[in-house]
Order: sequence, then C-alpha cells, then structure tokens
Amino acid sequence: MLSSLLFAIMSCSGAVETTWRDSDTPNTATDSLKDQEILIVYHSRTKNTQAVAEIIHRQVGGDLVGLELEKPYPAHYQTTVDQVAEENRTGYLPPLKTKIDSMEKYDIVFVGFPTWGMQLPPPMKSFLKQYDLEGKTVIPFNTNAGYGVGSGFETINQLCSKSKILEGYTTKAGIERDGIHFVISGEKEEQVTAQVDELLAKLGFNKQQ
Ligand SMILES: Cc1cc2nc3c(=O)[nH]c(=O)nc-3n(C[C@H](O)[C@H](O)[C@H](O)COP(=O)(O)O)c2cc1C
Repeated sequence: MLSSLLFAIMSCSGAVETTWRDSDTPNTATDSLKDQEILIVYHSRTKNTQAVAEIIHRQVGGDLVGLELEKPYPAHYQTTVDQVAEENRTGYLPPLKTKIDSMEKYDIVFVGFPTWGMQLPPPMKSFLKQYDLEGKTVIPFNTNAGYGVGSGFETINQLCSKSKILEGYTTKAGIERDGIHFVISGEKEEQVTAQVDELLAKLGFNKQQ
C-alpha cells in the first residue's frame, strides 16, 4: 500500500508536495532502472540547485545538464527580480543557449529549479515548452529561500501533462536577497544528501544502477 501511495502519479493534478514518510519497500515497478536513460536538467544561479542536481547525479548517474541562456540574467539581484517579474507577467520565454541532443532517448528526467517570484523560473518554462517530455517519468526538485516551491511543481504538472510525474524534493537554501548565496555544504549538504537518498530509495532508485 505504501508503494502504491508513493507512486501515485501526479500528472495534471494538484501540487506535488514533498512529504517525508517512513521508508519501506521500494516500488517493484521501478526496482530495476539499469536500462533506463536518465537526464538531470536544472537551472541554477547561485549553485544551490546545481548542488542538489549533483547529489542526485552521484546517486542515479545519467547526464547532468545546467541550462544556460543566450542572454544571461544580470548579476544584480534586484534587477533580476524585476526582470523575472516582467517576464512572468508577459509570459516571455528566454531563449536557451543549451541544446539537448536526442531528448527522445531519455526515460527519466529530473527537473531542478530555484523558486523565482514564487514560480517556476522563466528558463525552466522555456525548457519545458521547447522539449517534449511526453511518456517520460519526471521528478521535480527545488531550492528556495524559505518561502517554499510556490507554484513551481504545479506548473511542471501543467507543462508535462503527458508525463508521469513522481513526488518531488524541495529544500530551503540560499537567500540572495540577504547576501546568503551558496549554502549546500557541510551539515546542510549531509542533510540534503540523506533526504535525497531517502526519496530516491522510496521511488525505487537503488545505489549504483
Ligand atoms: C530572481 C529571484 C527570485 C527569487 N524569488 C524567490 C521566491 O519567490 N521565494 C523564495 O523562497 N526564494 C526566492 N529566491 C531565492 C532562491 O529561490 C534561492 O536562493 C535558491 O536556493 C537559489 O537557487 P540557486 O542557488 O540554484 O540559484 C529568488 C531568487 C532570485 C534570484
């Protein structure tokens, strides 16, 4: 019963919340991921989401890709906040410099992003609009400044309505507004690693696939 709960597919449904339940039996349907092609794609400005992506990568392998833009955001925080607010208001999708070859070969796509303006950042909206993840398993992950994932997981549900979306991961990380940039080191890195390992085990990923 636990495994069926954990594997509730969230496609086109409400928000996927990360809830930490007692870990028991992984779902047998995904016990063997040996033949699955994995992509871990993320957008990261101050490298917190990148650090979570690297932790996932150490556990499950596959290809790790950080999204870069044709025109990077300004270094200045508030200018970026204002630009992102305008992009969210108008629905502007910033063109990606990163190109992903052979998207069709991937079975599982981890999608990582920071919360920006309580939403999915425009670059990740660009990615999900540009690439078709139909039929793939999608696992979202997020870092934020303590206000949570906002509508990010819901937007992934909407933009990946033909994917199987599994339970996501979210954690509080940097607070750039207050000059706190990269925080996933030391104890925090250990905590995130343990939480990610727990979630991946629940989802049926075993070490060294
Ligand atoms: C433009 C911008 C908007 C942000 N908006 C939010 C927000 O609405 N809520 C929140 O909790 N954090 C917000 N943050 C903070 C980031 O989500 C947080 O620092 C995250 O860990 C950064 O991840 P990164 O290091 O991978 O870039 C914002 C950061 C930026 C740059």
